[in-house]
Amino acid sequence: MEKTFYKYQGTGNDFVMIDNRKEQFPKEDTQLIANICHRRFGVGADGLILLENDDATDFRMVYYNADGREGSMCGNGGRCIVAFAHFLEIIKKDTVFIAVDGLHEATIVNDIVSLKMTDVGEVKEKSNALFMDTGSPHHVQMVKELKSLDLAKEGARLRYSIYGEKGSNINFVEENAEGGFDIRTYERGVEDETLSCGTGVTAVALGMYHLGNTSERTIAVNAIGGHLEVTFQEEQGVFSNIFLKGEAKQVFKGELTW
Ligand SMILES: N[C@H](CCC[C@H](N)C(=O)O)C(=O)O
Repeated sequence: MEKTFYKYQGTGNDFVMIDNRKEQFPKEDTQLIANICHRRFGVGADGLILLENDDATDFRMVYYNADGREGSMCGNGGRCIVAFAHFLEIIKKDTVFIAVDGLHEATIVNDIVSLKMTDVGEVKEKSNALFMDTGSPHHVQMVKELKSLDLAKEGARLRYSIYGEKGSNINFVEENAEGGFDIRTYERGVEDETLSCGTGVTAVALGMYHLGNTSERTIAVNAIGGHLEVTFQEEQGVFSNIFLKGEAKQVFKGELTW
């Protein structure tokens, strides 16, 4: 069985990455994945990602949340797996790969990965928030004093009270002095705040444009763990050619000993 793992981080969203092209990883073992992701009992990560072969594209991304269950699309994980595929010499500068929400194009130059996200056809307006699916479900809510928000508490409350068992990722956003947006995200499946969430950053950028809080189609979003940029086109409420761009880095290599 493949026991070598790599650790990647994309703006502070961290992942255990495993080359599973030989398909030896015991995917059905939810507890094992949760243990690997546990920050005290395991390696520690927001999620675990398997890189697998795919007949039609360069590779397949299989993403598990830190609770061990397969997640929906992960934007930062998608950027990190592109860096991993580049490291493994599966790809050069450009790639197309398959993930749970479909095909993704991406480009990597010097640890900066630009990842094409799935089109977003609908932004739902709630009483004081927006909801949309950018590959993963996201609640987007404007707040004042983002820094002092008790995110673990507020995020968990909304995640369960509005969205029930299936849940949603919860983003809080505040405009900053530079004309960009600051974001903090509570992630479903991690059930806590993470330092960055790529599909959440994407949702915030589209949401701010939708609300008329910016007329730019290149939007800078600052997560706690770093800076990301989202570019897109919009026509009659449909967002396409959405790209999420930022750093994705390998931080270490190790060996699992289960
Ligand atoms: N961290 C991820 C989001 C993971 C989504 C996951 N928490 C779920 O709802 O299944 C990102 O960068 O987009």
